Amino acid sequence: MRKTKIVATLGPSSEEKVKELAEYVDVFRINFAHGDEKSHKKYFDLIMTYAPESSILVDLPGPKLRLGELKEPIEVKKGDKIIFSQKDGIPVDDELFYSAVKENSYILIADGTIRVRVTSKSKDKVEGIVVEGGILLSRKGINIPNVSLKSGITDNDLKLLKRALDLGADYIGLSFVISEDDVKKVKEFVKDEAWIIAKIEKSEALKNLTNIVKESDGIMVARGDLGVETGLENLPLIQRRIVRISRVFGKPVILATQVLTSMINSPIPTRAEIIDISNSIMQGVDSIMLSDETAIGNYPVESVRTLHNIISNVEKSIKHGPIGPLNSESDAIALAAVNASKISKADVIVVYSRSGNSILRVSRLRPERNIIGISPDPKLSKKFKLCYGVIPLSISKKMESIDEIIDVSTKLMEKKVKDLRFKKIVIVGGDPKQEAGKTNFVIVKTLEQ
Ligand SMILES: Nc1ncnc2c1ncn2[C@@H]1O[C@H](COP(=O)(O)OP(=O)(O)O)[C@@H](O)[C@H]1O
Ligand SMILES: C=C(OP(=O)(O)O)C(=O)O
Repeated sequence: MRKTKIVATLGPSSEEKVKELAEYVDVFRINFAHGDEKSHKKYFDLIMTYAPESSILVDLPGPKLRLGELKEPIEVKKGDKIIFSQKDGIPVDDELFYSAVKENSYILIADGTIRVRVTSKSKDKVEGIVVEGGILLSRKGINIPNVSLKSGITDNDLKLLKRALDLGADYIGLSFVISEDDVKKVKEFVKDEAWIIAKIEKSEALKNLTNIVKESDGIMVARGDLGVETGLENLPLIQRRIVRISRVFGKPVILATQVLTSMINSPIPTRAEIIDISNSIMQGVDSIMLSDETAIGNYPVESVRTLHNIISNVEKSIKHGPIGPLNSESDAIALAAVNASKISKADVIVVYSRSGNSILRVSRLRPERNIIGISPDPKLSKKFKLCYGVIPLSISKKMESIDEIIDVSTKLMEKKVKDLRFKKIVIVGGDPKQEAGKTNFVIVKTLEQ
């Protein structure tokens, strides 16, 4: 079974296709920078109805400047004169925009694909000339190079965060995180209800990367804004560093943005896209995310199917080495489980975990076998949809002893799991009689057929 997971953004072009997408999608993403209370609820209902096994990532907008609502898309061409104004132009409803731009500064729209040079400005109007054209859509993002955003979570984010938790989000994507404090503040509010995914898209975040990774439950390589912020030519090495540090700390890492951009308008991807995806898989990302491709593209189902096919094919031939440091007894047992699964030719690694730590610890080693992640907490169980190789399975009863874990796991694996049948399994986990979070037993079992 495919081990690198697929995240797909739900939007106007996919809202009617959740059932078809669900065949390939592990995690649906709803970007709360768009839509309203009614459409957010509608998207949750659609996912819960047509893709009940998927989990849901809600992205909070953060302090990003964006265009306002446009009645219809506006095409702008190189050399066109353009006016930004709430009253009589392209709307931008943020004072920072009007105060921050200067004559001759550049305004970048939609992750820098559209560029405007400013020719004049006043306190509520900015005029410019289009340098790089494109199609303006409602609420597309705006970057102004060298202008810092306010940092941290905004009042609007807090309102949207509450809505996301009420609706049952499994993960919260935090935009424009700068330091671990941004994550801590939101954690106080979210508690254990959802995992916090820090989106790395600011240069400042790269300076505090290790601390952000330690504090977060997961990381997103948000290549859109990150590319504008750091310079596109720096992205390859920055991506590699973010993925490596996330893996070192065993935090799931999502690769995002311009993954299959050509498939917004074409049913076939480019060679370069296929190779970029393959390289990311080889770096060991947990998940790959589609944005415009599924939200507003013309081929949402083809895009997820293409991503599924590329991943499935590449995974046949690559082997990941474990990543260090491996310096605890828990790491030793997790590695023993992975080695045992290889040497004994077991079909699968079954991990029982109360806190989830053992599941993350085994997933971090990127074993060749799939991991059946068993947890007695259904809400926690869903979160592992994002993690490399993990097939989450929730059980209703907390295990009391290692013997009970072995017995229950064996019985569960003697039946079919997601159409898979197993002959031999490795069982690994933590002793329920000791504190949660440790990995301290491993056993190989041959199953009765
Ligand atoms: N919930 C939604 N409602 C309407 N349009 C959406 C929604 N989510 C995404 N989109 C559209 O899909 C595009 C790509 O989605 P995404 O990458 O999440 O957004 P952005 O890059 O604007 O932060 C958005 O710019 C927007 O045009
Ligand atoms: C994922 C990104 O953020 P957004 O939510 O703006 O799509 C990005 O910038 O790459």
